[in-house]
Amino acid sequence: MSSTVDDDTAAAPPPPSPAPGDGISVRGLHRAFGQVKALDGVDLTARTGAVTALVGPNGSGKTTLLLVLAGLLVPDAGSVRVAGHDPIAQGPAARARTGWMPDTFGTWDSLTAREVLLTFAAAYRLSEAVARARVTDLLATVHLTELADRPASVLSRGQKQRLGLARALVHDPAVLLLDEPASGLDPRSRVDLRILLRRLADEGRTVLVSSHVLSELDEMADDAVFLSRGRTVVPDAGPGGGRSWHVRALSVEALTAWLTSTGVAWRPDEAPDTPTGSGGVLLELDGDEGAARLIRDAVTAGVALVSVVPAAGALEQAYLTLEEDRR
Ligand SMILES: Nc1ncnc2c1ncn2[C@@H]1O[C@H](COP(=O)(O)OP(=O)(O)OP(=O)(O)O)[C@@H](O)[C@H]1O
Repeated sequence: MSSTVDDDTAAAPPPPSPAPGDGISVRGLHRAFGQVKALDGVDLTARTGAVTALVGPNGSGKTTLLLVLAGLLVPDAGSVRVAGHDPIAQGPAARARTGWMPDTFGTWDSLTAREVLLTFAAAYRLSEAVARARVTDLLATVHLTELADRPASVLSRGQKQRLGLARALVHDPAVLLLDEPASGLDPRSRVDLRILLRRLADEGRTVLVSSHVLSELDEMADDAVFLSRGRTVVPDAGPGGGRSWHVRALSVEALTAWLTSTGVAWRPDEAPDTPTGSGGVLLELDGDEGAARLIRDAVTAGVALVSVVPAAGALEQAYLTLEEDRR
């Protein structure tokens, strides 16, 4: 994903792609609210052209971090660069390149959805013609065309979220900061969101997205940053660096006897039994290759396996190691 600053030529189309260094870089970030150290040493890099998941339990500092990145909260200490700019010292330049979507988007209910977006476009100094075309496009992108000229007060929570996403995109930013963007969205809208964020990243934008819907983040994120008690942490990867898998066999006794005889550590699977009545265990396996090895060896040993499936997505597994740190 490397490129050079002076790649531009006269013939090149106008850039959706930001210049190098335009991602997000945070070092040693601290922010306290009274005695509460909301951010207590955050280091983070979010690459251009990638979707980075911001993951952490309630109260771990995600929203505080996003507010600092959006230039809406002054940190106590540390260095922050968003799209190459300090969001506080170079506020206007940073904000011009940053799209911010809060977890709840408050609208002016007397304005229509279109007018809300046009108001933000004017604040970003887009010309009226450019703004009108862009707003029409964005309303279509977030599937609000039919409601575009109705008062924003008639929008449902999920529709307001989608309007908030369009608002974040109105000035074609290089960096997107999205706080729980999927909350309140119906399943179809969640899929649309995932596809849209993927496209925005593929166009060369930096996308940082916090969410508790880890299965979705798993599918869309290229990188993940974990926060726990205001610090960036590297979650436990499980014994041996593997992840947990549900392994079921026709006879759980035969399965556990074989695993024990071969020295493989297993633990009882608390998940409810399958309708077939087959039983199972939880194992740490080294990815798909580890699973393939296990299946091959079990077949060779005559143990009748029924299924071998990951216990959860990689992000969910990592998140669960942080859960005890919830505050
Ligand atoms: N304005 C504030 N005044 C006092 N304390 C605050 C304020 N904002 C956040 N905090 C505290 O800072 C910590 C981090 O809060 P933050 O909202 O950043 O967490 P979060 O990871 O976004 O949580 P959630 O997943 O629940 O949205 C919490 O302990 C919270 O109570």
